[in-house]
Amino acid sequence: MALTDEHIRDDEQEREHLEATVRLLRAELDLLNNSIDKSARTIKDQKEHMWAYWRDMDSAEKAGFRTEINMSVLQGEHAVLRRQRIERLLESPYFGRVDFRRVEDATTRAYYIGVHNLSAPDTQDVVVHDWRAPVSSLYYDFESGDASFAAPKGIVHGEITGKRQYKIQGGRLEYMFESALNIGDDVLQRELGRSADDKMKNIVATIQREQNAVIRNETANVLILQGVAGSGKTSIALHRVAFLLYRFKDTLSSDNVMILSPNRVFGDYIANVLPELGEEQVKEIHFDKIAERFLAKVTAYETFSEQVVKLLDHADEASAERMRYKATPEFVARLDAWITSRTDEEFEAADIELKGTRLTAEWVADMFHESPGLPVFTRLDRVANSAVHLLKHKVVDKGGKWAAADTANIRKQVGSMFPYKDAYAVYKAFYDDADRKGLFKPLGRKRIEYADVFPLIYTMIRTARQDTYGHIRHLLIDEMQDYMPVQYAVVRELFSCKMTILGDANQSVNPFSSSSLPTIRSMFPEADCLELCKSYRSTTEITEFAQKISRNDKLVPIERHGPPPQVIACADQAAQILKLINEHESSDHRSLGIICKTVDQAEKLYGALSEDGVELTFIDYDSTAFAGGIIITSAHIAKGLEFDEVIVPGVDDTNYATEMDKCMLYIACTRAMHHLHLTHEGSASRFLEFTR
Ligand SMILES: Nc1ncnc2c1ncn2[C@@H]1O[C@H](COP(=O)(O)OP(=O)(O)OP(=O)(O)O)[C@@H](O)[C@H]1O
Repeated sequence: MALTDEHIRDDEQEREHLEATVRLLRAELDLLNNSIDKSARTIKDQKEHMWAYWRDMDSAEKAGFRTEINMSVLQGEHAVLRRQRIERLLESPYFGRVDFRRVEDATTRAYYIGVHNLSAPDTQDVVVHDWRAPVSSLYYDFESGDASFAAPKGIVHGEITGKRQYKIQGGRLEYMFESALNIGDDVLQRELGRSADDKMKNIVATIQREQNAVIRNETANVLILQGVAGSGKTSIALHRVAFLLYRFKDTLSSDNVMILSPNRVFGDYIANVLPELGEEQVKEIHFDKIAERFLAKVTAYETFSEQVVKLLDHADEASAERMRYKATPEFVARLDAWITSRTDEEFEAADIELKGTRLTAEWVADMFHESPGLPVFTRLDRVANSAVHLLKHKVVDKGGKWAAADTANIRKQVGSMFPYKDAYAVYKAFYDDADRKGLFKPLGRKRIEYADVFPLIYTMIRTARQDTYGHIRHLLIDEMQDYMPVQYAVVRELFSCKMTILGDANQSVNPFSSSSLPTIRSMFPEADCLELCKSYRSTTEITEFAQKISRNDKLVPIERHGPPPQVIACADQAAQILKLINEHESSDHRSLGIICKTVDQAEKLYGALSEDGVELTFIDYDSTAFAGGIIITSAHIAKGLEFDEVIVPGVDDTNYATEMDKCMLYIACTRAMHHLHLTHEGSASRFLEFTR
């Protein structure tokens, strides 16, 4: 397109604006550097002074000095944080601009939008608006024409007269687009076409309208986000955390937010997003950690990954039946009712006697019934504590002695009023009922199946008071489909805070115990439910291929084209994979994921490829970090991750035959952004019939 004078003038103005903004940022950076140097000097001087006069100071003076030093440290830290933000802005001061004419006063202003706020030091005018500021929602929510945003003082109405997107790197304008339409199109296409990093990247410049609605939802106490593979669920949830930290900065800090994520590798993969958005990383927890906290001293247990491995090996019908039974909301209700009824029906108050003193059964019953809201073992503890207290006084008053054994004796007497000694016994007895016979089957001596881990933890919580995560005010739960209703019941007991729960019903790794969207909703009846249907990660060709393996009618693929996935029949699979690796290495792509069905298969292939001199990283369940380059792992572990190019080896019919195998195949294929290859030696899997 030929450039008109207006285009050239416009271009020049934009460059001047960028230069002016960069000058402002440099000046701010100088000020901050000076201020940080000054803080460091002040702290050093203060410390030297304090030590020089330490002996002469009284305690009030010492405390005063300490407070002063702490203040200086805080000021310094604040300036360091601000410097990080300015450095980030210097790299790319803004990515968007909206020209907005307010109805109120008919003035038109250009609002530049970036990752942080920047104000002019002399006028305090905002030069760059934080993407989370109210006015910035104009950029994400509207095309040109009538528009409005919710300012603190009320809704501001007006008209968008122009909208631009910029790609600025190293402080230099790389390209700029006029975008009357929603942020789609050119910049989004370029962003999606980029190579995958070893860390998830922020998508602040190209957040789509339906994604913005999820990020900026302030009202939901529980927000359930169902999103198809590659729809940006995880990215959006992290941007939502950044938004909430900004919006509620007076009451919410990164210490109050926690992510319940599937594994450590995934945690490492997403670790950069919040810092890139100028927020501190938030704490992470896994269900395995919760299990360890509760069960370490109670029983050995199978982990989730061990269960997946076992099922992939072969799913025996009896254990599948046990899993299915424990994977429904009705099971939680039954267990719950049973725990309550045990307390009501089986507690029998009796006299407590020791060294000629006595407390009557009536006293015991009154004491026990005084706190009906508490769990049974906590109530028994209270009875025992009060009994010890009273009887000890009586004995001592009569001139007798009280020993630790006497306390233990009383605890034993109180304990015997309830037929179960602990939560494990309560849980085990649940299966004595004729309807449930055979549904509890420990794996050898005191090692329970994974399907019993959270029911047992739930029983522990419902029968004895436990420490909760009271300081957490927002919990993010990823991969919601992999958790059973009883796990949600545990989460509800441990976290009484707002939640964002996200996942994809199509990507379950254990079909016997995964939760559908209606099931999760039934556990959180108060939740707002939002859905993301557009899939951004993969080319249209890859998405359509994956759709043929496991269809989701709601999925809308993004229009971005690349080579069609290849299903390669080969005589020597290892040689074929080596060939694909060589081609990858001479391409522009940076990351390659070799995704096998199981960890065992991945480990074997890793051994073979390493012997052939390929440099690659094997990731198993114990891995904690995600690396760039060539990765080899299993579909279960690769969940949530993405690669420029993916190879799925062993797509033979013998290897991918069950419903569970189909889930794994779907997950593996949807990890690919640009290229996908599948290899097999025997006849291809039944799930790939459509390719024949
Ligand atoms: N608005 C957007 N702009 C640019 N990239 C986007 C956008 N939305 C999503 N993406 C990209 O799509 C890919 C998938 O995002 P993400 O991993 O958050 O999706 P997901 O729904 O959690 O995926 P899955 O469930 O398949 O693991 C990422 O590369 C992300 O950067």
